Amino acid sequence: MNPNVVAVASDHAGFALKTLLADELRALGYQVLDLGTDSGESVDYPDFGRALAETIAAGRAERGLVVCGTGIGISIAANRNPAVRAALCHDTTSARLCREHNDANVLALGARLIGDEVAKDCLRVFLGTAFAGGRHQRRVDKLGAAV
Ligand SMILES: O=C(CO)[C@H](O)[C@H](O)[C@H](O)COP(=O)(O)O
Repeated sequence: MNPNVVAVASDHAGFALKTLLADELRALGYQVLDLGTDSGESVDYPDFGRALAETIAAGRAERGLVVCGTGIGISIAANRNPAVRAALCHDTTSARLCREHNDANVLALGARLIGDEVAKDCLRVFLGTAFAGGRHQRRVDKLGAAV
């Protein structure tokens, strides 16, 4: 799996922020796999959360970003796939801790709730923080077993 590839997906409410963050990812040197949506025309977030999750499960990207209006619906959709640990974040502390403690592999953001600069900071922190392991590994393993 190429750790340099980040898959991104959104519904219409997240389209503008996803586009901004995809540009930010490219500027940071990441390869972006954009799974849509491709405009502000109304679509359904479960379709895009599922597509992102299937991309992670298939190993086409190690990490992902999902965006809808609140980040709630699309993170619920992505988390239905056991390969995904999607974390809805509104601040950089959550973005750091979801990596250190939960080994989150998908960042979820709510475009109608978060400012562009905070969103960019969350993304940078999410991608730049390693899983702490140790006691957290046991708990993450239990997440994988709890189906
Ligand atoms: O899934 C959501 C809420 O959990 C997202 O915020 C959606 O983007 C939102 O529901 C879309 O709403 P709209 O009125 O159809 O634009």
